[in-house]
Amino acid sequence: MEVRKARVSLAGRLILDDIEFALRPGEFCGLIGSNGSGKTTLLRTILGFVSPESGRVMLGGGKRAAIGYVPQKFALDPLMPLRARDLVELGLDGARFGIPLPSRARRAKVDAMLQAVEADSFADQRIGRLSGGQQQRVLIAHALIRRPRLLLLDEPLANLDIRSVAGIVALLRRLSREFQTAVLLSAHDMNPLLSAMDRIVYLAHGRAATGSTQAVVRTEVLSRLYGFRIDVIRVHGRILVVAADPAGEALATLGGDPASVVQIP
Ligand SMILES: Nc1ncnc2c1ncn2[C@@H]1O[C@H](COP(=O)(O)OP(=O)(O)OP(=O)(O)O)[C@@H](O)[C@H]1O
Repeated sequence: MEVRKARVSLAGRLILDDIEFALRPGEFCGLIGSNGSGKTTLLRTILGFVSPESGRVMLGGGKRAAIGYVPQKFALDPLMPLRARDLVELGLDGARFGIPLPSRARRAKVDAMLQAVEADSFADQRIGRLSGGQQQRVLIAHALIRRPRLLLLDEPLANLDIRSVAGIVALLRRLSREFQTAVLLSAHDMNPLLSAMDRIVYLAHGRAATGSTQAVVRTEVLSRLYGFRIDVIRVHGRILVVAADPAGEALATLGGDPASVVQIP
């Protein structure tokens, strides 16, 4: 997948400009940015729900059907009579028309996918009754069952406890390699992804800095991206991105919210 010089406006407002990066099969990429930085808009552009006003998104094989998508968290009603395995099976049908697979073959595919995401022990429970981490596993299985070449996930780690976060990141890291699926995962905190990311796309001010974490998450690079002085501080294996002068005028251009550029554990 390749995003080339994409420029995206919504309702006449420029949201993303000059975004450029590529993902190869099996690569794990973090799409990092504070709230409102345009992560969802970029994912929706890749999916084809939003058209860039200039630039383009190129997909290997040219097929949007080859993209798996886990949307931002939505509430699943505990009373909804849908089991985890039913949701995974629904992923089989996607854009497929014509004669469905025989039921035994469907069942085998669903079982294999549930196993791959380690969800077999709760496969027959209602989806709305599962924990956040378990639901994410099921949504990932739903998105991966047709073996897409690219998997997009919008803030899949939000509202999960630390152990579930680590489990989901490790799972996605493993599956991206096993299935040779490129993974693009959006998050406002890069820290849980540091050991997994091959590449980072860091969004701020509608622009992106991309490359390895080492190359991108540096004081000079992020200061240039934000347009004012940013300090990147590494402490206890974590990275904090801090506005050097939170009271500075430059922050007004970011929406005036110092918290939006400070990543606190
Ligand atoms: N349909 C729309 N029309 C106009 N502006 C929009 C629309 N959708 C989003 N925006 C604006 O675009 C900007 C980027 O939003 P987006 O949802 O892509 O950010 P995000 O990084 O995913 O943030 P969050 O983590 O809060 O969802 C925001 O300022 C938002 O208000």
